[in-house]
Formats: sequence, C-alpha cells, structure tokens
Amino acid sequence: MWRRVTSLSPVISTSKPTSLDQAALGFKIWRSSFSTETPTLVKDGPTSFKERNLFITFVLGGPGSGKGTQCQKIVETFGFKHLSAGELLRREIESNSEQWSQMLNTIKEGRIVPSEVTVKLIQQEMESSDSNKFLIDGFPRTEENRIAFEKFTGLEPNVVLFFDCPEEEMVKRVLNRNEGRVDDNIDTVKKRLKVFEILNLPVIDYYSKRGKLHKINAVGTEDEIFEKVRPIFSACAGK
Ligand SMILES: Nc1ncnc2c1ncn2[C@@H]1O[C@H](COP(=O)(O)OP(=O)(O)OP(=O)(O)O)[C@@H](O)[C@H]1O
Ligand SMILES: O=c1ccn([C@@H]2O[C@H](COP(=O)(O)O)[C@@H](O)[C@H]2O)c(=O)[nH]1
Ligand SMILES: [Mg+2]
Repeated sequence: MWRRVTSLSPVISTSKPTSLDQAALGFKIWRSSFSTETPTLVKDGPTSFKERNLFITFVLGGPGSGKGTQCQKIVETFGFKHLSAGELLRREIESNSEQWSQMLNTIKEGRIVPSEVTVKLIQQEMESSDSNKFLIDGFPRTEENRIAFEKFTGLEPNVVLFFDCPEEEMVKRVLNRNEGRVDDNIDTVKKRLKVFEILNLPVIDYYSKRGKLHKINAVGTEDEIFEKVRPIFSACAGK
C-alpha cells in the first residue's frame, strides 16, 4: 500500500546535532535539495515492517574494524540479509543517481550523507527482500540517522554489534584493503576516524544504555573474532 507523505526533510532540518557536529569538524554541510513542501511517495513501511516481525541487527565500528568481513560470516552461518549502508551509497553513485556527485564528494571527505537518502535506500532494500533477518552494516552513523530510521521505519534494532578496534589497526587494515575505494587513503581515513568518534560513539553509547550493545574486541584473526560473534546469534538461531 502506498501513501503520500512529506519527505524526511523536517527531521533533517530540525535535528541540529549532525549539522552542528559536522560544522564543528570543519565540514561544509550538504544542504538537501529535498524541500519540506515536496511530497514524496513512500511505501507504507512501518505497518508492513511490523507485520513481518523482523529481526534487526545494527553492525557498528570504526573504518576497517571488520564489520563487512564479520557480516559475511554471519550471513554464511545464520542466513541474514546483509545491507551495508556504505555499499548502498556506492551503488547509487555508480548508477549515476540524481545526487551522485554530492554523495561522492561526501564520501571522499569522510562526511555523512543526509539521513533521508540513506534511510530511503535501506528501507527500499528491506521492503524488496523476502528475508526477515537483517544485518544493517555501518548504520546508524549519527544520532540523527538513528532517530530518522526509527521514525520512518517504525523499527528498532534487536541487537547492536560494536567492533572495537584500536585506531592504528583500523588505519593499517583500511590502507591495505586494495578495493579501489575513494575513501581508503590516509587523509580521508583520519577524517572518518574523527567523524566516528564524534558522531558514532554517541549512538553506541545510546544502545549500551539500553542493554542492546554487544562490544566485541576486534583484534585477532577473522575466525577468532567470529567465535566471539557466534554465541550472540546462536542464542536466537539455535546453532
Ligand atoms: N580480523 C582481521 N584481521 C586482519 N585484517 C582484517 C580482519 N578483519 C578484516 N580484515 C581486513 O581489513 C580490511 C577492512 O575490513 P572490512 O572491510 O571488513 O572493515 P569495515 O569495518 O567494513 O570497514 P569500512 O567501514 O571501511 O567499510 C579488509 O581488507 C579485511 O579483509
Ligand atoms: O549510513 C552511512 C553509511 C556510510 N556513509 C558514507 O559512506 C562511507 C563509507 O561507509 P562504510 O560503512 O565505511 O562502507 C562513510 O565514510 C560515509 O561517508 C554515510 O554517509 N552514511
Ligand atoms: Mg565495510
């Protein structure tokens, strides 16, 4: 069922922390081209998601902490659908979508794309998937992202994973990654680490206070780390 609603812009323009925080970091702010007057057609997500009884896991951690690597293992073992927010944005850029150049610049500078863009992409993927178990990797990046997701999907995560990794190790992994990402260079990595500390740690803290956070020491081999992840899902999946 489709209904007419206003865009996500009111949430974006009235929630100040992200804009202020990004400005404090010395970044130019991406002013959204969505107008608060512009009605956007969105699927009636909240109702249909609630009916599906979804199991949502947010996967958080700094750049190169191993989120994508561990998600792959969780998918193989427990059959989740993996949605990487960064990957969805990179796909949008490659498909030359309307705002591709703004997205590319934002990612090159290690800044955060407006919630309305990211939430919409995640929501579309969830709606078109048959799965009822999602790993949402690299999202929410900010308190504003978190609030926008809750508001527009009506969902909250069941579990939040935080891969805790020393900065030095994260930098080493990112610079060795060799996947041709525009943000895998020392200058952007430094900015991403700063953005992680200022904008993402408060989200992690929020879920910790609500008893949803599983903090995992992300130093060790990929298999060693997965052995710390496994019991979190075994408990609900019976594996
Ligand atoms: N435990 C590990 N030890 C050593 N290298 C690892 C480990 N886990 C992942 N890596 C490697 O580090 C790099 C970054 O891992 P990955 O892409 O999973 O991180 P990420 O958290 O998804 O990063 P980003 O936020 O930048 O997408 C990859 O090249 C991956 O193969
Ligand atoms: O919710 C999100 C997720 C990502 N971004 C931007 O993409 C890059 C890369 O993300 P990875 O998770 O490391 O693949 C990130 O640095 C941000 O610039 C975003 O804006 N919002
Ligand atoms: Mg990743």
